[in-house]
Order: sequence, then structure tokens, then C-alpha cells
Amino acid sequence: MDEYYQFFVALFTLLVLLYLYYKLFPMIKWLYSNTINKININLPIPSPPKLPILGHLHYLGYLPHRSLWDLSKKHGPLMLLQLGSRPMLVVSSAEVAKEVLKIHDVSFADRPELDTVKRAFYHPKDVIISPYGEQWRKSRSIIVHQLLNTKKVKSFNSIIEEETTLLVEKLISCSSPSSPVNLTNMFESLGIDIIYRSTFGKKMGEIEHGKKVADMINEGVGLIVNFSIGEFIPWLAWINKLNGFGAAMERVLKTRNEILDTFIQEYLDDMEAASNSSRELLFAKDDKNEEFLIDTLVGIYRGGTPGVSIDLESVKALILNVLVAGAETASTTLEWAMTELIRYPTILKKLQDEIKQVLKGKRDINENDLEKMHYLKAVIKETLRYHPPIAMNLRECREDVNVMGYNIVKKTGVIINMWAIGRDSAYWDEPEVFLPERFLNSSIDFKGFDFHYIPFGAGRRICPGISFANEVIELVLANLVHKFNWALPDGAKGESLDVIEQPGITNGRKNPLIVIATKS
Ligand code: HEM
Repeated sequence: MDEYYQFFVALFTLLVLLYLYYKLFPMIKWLYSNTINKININLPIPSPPKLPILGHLHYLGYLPHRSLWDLSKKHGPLMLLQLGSRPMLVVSSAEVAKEVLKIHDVSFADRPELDTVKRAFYHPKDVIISPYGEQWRKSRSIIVHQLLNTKKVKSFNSIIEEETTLLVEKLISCSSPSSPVNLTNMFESLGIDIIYRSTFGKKMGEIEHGKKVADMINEGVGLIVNFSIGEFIPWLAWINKLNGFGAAMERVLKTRNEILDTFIQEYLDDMEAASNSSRELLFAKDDKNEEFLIDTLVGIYRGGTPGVSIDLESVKALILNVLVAGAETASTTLEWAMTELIRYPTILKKLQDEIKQVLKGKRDINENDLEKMHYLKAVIKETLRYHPPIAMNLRECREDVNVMGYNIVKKTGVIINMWAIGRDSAYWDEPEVFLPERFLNSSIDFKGFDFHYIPFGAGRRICPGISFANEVIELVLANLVHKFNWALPDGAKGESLDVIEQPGITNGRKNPLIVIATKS
């Protein structure tokens, strides 16, 4: 009897424990993740072994987005690296990106301070690198509301259309089965011409010193991408004197001062001189009476926009921002889109069929047509997932903050590896396959709400040039696909086309895209 009694007591206790476990476990888990974990007791952030002085610099490799992705597979989606003297978090998953760009957006709204970049960009008057605060808010508001608002971007449609037509004509005149064309170079010139015309009303080649401004930007960006040892190991900064980095940077800054400053000053002087004859400006307007970005900025500088003010340094800084951010990003996207379309002829054919069906025999493409081209939009989205032109986004922590149980110290830099996030198999089926269909009948968008798809960033510093970039990419791609058939030289098959990347501020092709375009 006693044994029966003991058996039933033990069974009852076991059942009660099981009941409590199943009932209470979710509650304990919830409490842990929402309270204990949040005020955490400083968990060490995962970090690979490091070397003295260099820290983890040697892990960066030739293509840092790829090396960091490999590293994150071993150490997790939130890693702490020590790049020389700079602590840097590396974010490689949508969950951590959401913590940084949404939940703690304000804490991570700074950009890492690099002396080289600060000097080049008229720091802190610009938008791209200036720290979060009053000055950034002011400059950002001018970019968003005055320079790149919907109406202004629409007003540049005629420029985009004209430049696209010129590209099409150029291709017709110079491409034939026996003479392949360098599409990479053509996209590069197209990107520069569209952004220069929108900014100054004239193409780079038509502006005195225009070519020098472009060369100066190229050299400056090249220097920033190339390693400045002093940024990471300050006591080795003297090496920059020996390896020529410092001298090259000084040369770029001198050229920038001589050309961009003089150039804008001349524009202002001419405006002053012409002020009696109203709008007879340096870049005389055509009959459309278009207003270019420089007109808007100088208008604000001269007090013509109620409630908004700006100084001369800011005018220069914002112009430089737009020229740097706007030219290469769109052309790199076009380069990768055409690469993938040539690699996958069935996708190219499907897109050509869609465009043909929407146009119903028409040759020219307008905005309304583009709205109906869903597969075109899917191809562009897939290109931005698979080859985000900016592979890694840089932010910096403005205050001590706890992220997912880890205490992050103020001034820690952040690398958000958007390239890796776009290839995360937790979110994407067959992430290594170029498959535009994944975006058909899907609400996933690049507006910064889907954290597994953030080619334009997210949060309060999200790219303000999304609409502008989109207008360019859609119109150019639709025209090229509709008006030409595409092939590789010497009868090579599409699949043989390489997808080797070149490191840089934008992540473009290493080898130029050489193709044969024949009129369709
Ligand atoms: C395919 C084209 C483009 C891509 C993929 C792209 C991507 C990005 C990314 C990832 C950022 C960082 C966002 C963040 O920190 O969360 C950014 C910032 C920025 N982009 Fe773009 N961009 C493109 C085109 C453009 C264009 C055409 C312009 C202007 C004409 C532009 C102007 C800017 C500016 C001014 C910022 C700095 C915003 C800030 O820090 O507040 N971008 N872009």
C-alpha cells in the first residue's frame, strides 16, 4: 500500500512539474529576453582571435564583404572586430540589422569619423558623413525636401530620357557583331552626364573644368577606398607621408578647392552680375525654364526660400554629395543587371516579352508604361539583392547602448554587411541563384522596412536618392532590353560571363562588360 502511495505521489509530482515547465517556460523565456537580457551583465561580443597592433585588419581581405561574411558564419551575425585602434561591430543578419537601424536607430545614427573623408567633404556641412545632429538634420532636410523631392526628380525625367536616347543612338552607331562595345564605360558616362546635367544643367564635358571635377572625385574616392593606415593605427600615420597617400590626398583637396570652389564662386558672381536681367544665369536655361540643383541651392543661399537657410560651404558640400553618391551607384546597378540578363537568356527573353506586351507595338517607353512592367521591377530588385552597389553600410554608435544582450560602447563603428544579408538562406530560398521571380507577387521592397533587403539602408539615414536612382535604372534598362538583342563576343555563351567584383565604394565588375548589341 505504502509503495502504491509513494508511486502515485511521485507520478503526481512529475505531472505537476511537467505542467509547470510547459506553462512557465514560455513566460520565463519571455522575461529573460525582454528584461534580463536587455539589462544584461555585459556578455562578451563574439570576436575572432586578433593580432597585436593590427587587431583584425588582416581578416578584411580583397573583398571585405565576402571575407566578413565567411567570418560571420563562424562567429555569428554580431561580431566585434578591432581594426587597428578602431572597434567595429559587424552586422550580418536581418535581426541584428533591425536592432541597429530601427530599434536603436538614434543610437547608431552617426557615421565613422575618418579624417581623410571629413576633409574631402567640407565636414561637417555635408549629409553623407556628417554626424547626427542639428547640422545634419538641416542639410538632410534640404536634400530630401528641396533637391530630391518627387516633383524635382520628375522634373529631371527629360534629362534622363534624352541621355537614354543618346545611349541608344550610340549603341546603334557603334555596335555590330564584329565590333563589341564596352557597356561599363557607357554606363559610367551616362551616370555622370545625368547627374551633372541635373546638378548644373550641362554635361560634364560642356562645363569648363567639368572633366577635372570628375577626375578629382574619382581620385578622391579611390584614395578613400585605398587604405589610409593613419585612420586605423594613428601612431603609424607618418607612413602616409612615405607611401604618397598624404601627398595624393593634399593634391585632391587642392584641386577640389581650386575647381569646385572657384566654379561655384563664378556661378554666384555671374548671378550677381546678371541679377538685373533676372534669370540670365551662367548656365542659361532653355525654354523649359528648368531649375537645376545648383539653382535651388544658390536660391536658398541667397535667401530665396522662406524658412530655409544655408551657407556657401554647405552649397559646395551638398553638390559634392550628390555628384559622389548619384553617378556611380545607378551605373553599377545597370552594369550588374545587364550582366545577369546576358548570363540568363531566358530571363532576358521574359523581360523583352513583358516590355513588348506593355508597349503594344510602340517603340518609345514612357513613365506610365514603366508602371506596368512588373517583371522589370523584379529584375531590378533582384539585381540590388544579388549585387548591392554599396555592399556594406557604415554607421557609428553615438552612445553606450545594449543590443541583444551586448553592451556596445559609444564610438564603436558598425559595418552592416548588406551584401551578406541579401544572401542569407534564413530569408532567401536559393540565395545564390539570380531569380527575379522571387519578387513577383511579393510585397518585399527596398524602402527600409524589410530588414533582410536593405540595399538603400534603413532608418533615419536611409538613402534619399531612391526615387532618382529608380527613375534612371528603370528607363535605361527597359530601353536597352527592348531596343536591342544582346550577345557576348565570339559566340561565347552567356553563362561564361564572369561576375568577378572590384572592391571600391561601389561594388562593380572587375572586368568591363564587353558585349554585342544588335538592333531588335
Ligand atoms: C542604386 C543606387 C543607390 C544605392 C544602392 C544607394 C545606397 C545608399 C546607402 C546604402 C546609403 C546609406 C544609408 C544608411 O546609412 O542607412 C546611402 C546614403 C545616401 N545616398 Fe544613396 N544610393 C543610391 C543612389 C543615390 C543617389 C542617386 C543619390 C543622390 C542623387 C544618393 C544620395 C545619398 C545620400 C546623400 C546619402 C546619405 C544619407 C544620410 O547619411 O543621411 N544615393 N545610399
